[in-house]
Amino acid sequence: MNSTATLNLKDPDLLRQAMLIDGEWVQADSGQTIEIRNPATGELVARVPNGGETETRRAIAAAERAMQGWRKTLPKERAKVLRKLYELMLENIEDLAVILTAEQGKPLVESRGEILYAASFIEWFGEEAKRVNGDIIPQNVDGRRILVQKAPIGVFAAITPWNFPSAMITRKAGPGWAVGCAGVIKPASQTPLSALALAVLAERAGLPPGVCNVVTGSARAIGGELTANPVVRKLSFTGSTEVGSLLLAQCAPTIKKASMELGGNAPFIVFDDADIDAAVKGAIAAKYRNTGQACVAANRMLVQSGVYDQFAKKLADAAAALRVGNGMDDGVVLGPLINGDAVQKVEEHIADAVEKGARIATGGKRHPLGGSYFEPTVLTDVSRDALIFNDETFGPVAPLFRFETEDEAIAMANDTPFGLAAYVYARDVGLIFRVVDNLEFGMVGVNEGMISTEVAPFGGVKSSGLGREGSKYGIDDYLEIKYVALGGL
Ligand SMILES: NC(=O)C1=CN([C@@H]2O[C@H](COP(=O)(O)OP(=O)(O)OC[C@H]3O[C@@H](n4cnc5c(N)ncnc54)[C@H](O)[C@@H]3O)[C@@H](O)[C@H]2O)C=CC1
Ligand SMILES: O=C(O)[C@H](O)CS(=O)(=O)O
Repeated sequence: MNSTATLNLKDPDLLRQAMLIDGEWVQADSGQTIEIRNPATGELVARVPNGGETETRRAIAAAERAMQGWRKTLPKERAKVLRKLYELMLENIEDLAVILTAEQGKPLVESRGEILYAASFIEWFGEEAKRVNGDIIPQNVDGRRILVQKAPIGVFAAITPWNFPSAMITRKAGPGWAVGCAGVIKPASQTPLSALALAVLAERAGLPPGVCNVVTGSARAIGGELTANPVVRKLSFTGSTEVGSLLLAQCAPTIKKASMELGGNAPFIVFDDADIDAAVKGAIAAKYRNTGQACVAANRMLVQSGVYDQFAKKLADAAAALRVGNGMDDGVVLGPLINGDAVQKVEEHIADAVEKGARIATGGKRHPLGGSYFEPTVLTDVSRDALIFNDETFGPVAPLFRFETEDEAIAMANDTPFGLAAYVYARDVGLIFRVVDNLEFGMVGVNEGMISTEVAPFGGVKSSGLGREGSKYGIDDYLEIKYVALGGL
């Protein structure tokens, strides 16, 4: 077998080629492995175990055992462990970023940003651990006290995508561990190494064996056990709506609490009174971050006719200036797409839009570097009948659609089954609030192109999902309420 590429790590022990189950680093029962290759070069980075149902069952049992002790730990003790994990993530940020870029392809500067973002959820929920307060409710009967207690929901399962392979894990495991839950993490098959490196640091931080388990391998087999096993009381999934819907159905027989962070189709609306330079800057951030591979990525640019030509020209010039290359190289802004299928979907969207009358203002084809690199692309005069209006491109393509009136913009923006993120650039306060109030989305950026943060509730409506992650709201999904009617006093 090919040798693995040597990553330049200060601490090579962070690159783990094993699963973590019950505090032991193990191989798959079958001995089989999965190759992890760098999307920029195709080089073999690592091999991880091709685990399945039996390993997952052991991991769930380990989490159940570990939780008996972890849930009884004082909140401030759990907070100390999470604080230590946060500090270890920052101390090892360079190695964690190199591992992330090697398996996912995003530029190192974005990987560092993702590690900071991932660590912020550990910091945030370590603090929230100490504030899981209950209630005492005025009694309805003399001599009775009404108490409301909150307790950890039980063993959680986290199934995460390849596009943010570190932050999507801590956004789920952070609140779970904070309230005293133990869990089983199934990272995306393409990007397991960031999860395994996090698990190494979680051990070092003092998370007891069995509280953090990471199982790699067959998504269907692992997911099948995670959703069917009655010991698992909470499933948190981030990924496509198609898979999310399947997992929800698989959870139904055991009535699991489920949070779903699913697909998006974000409108990026630019009104005539917008600051156009700010709108272009925001569009570049909202569209091309992670080479467009983000569920909150702007997928449709809706531009009012008065500023359409000016915005189109400035956006095309700014997009054309984005440097494409290997994420390990300084100055690179756009890394490769995750694989060939992703490139094919981008090409299909562009070809279909052009066939229906769109013009290519910049880009439009595979980058000369070859592989899964693609040129930053801006399309103008795109028809609402184009595939790209309805489907999430998940690539570096900005399609511009023209509108005349405020009502038309709102109707176009809402004309999608999805409702995750939306963006509005305007200066008239009355217009801004009328549009925000009428947008059917879970999150709205106003004159902001980057809105994801640990302090705010992240999540969508309609086919974009269920529940919220991060913020003071994100911890509720890992808690159960117990009402106590205390009589005989
Ligand atoms: N709402 C959000 O925050 C996010 C949504 N997404 C969405 O996910 C898609 C791209 O990410 P992908 O990883 O390709 O999504 P995906 O849905 O194919 O995979 C997500 C995770 O589910 C696992 N999975 C796939 N099939 C499964 C099955 N049958 N049983 C159990 N697990 C299974 C994968 O291994 C991965 O770990 C896009 O649609 C994007 O919009 C991605 C990231 C964030
Ligand atoms: O958008 C996504 O795919 C993830 O949720 C990443 S982020 O927007 O939370 O940074």
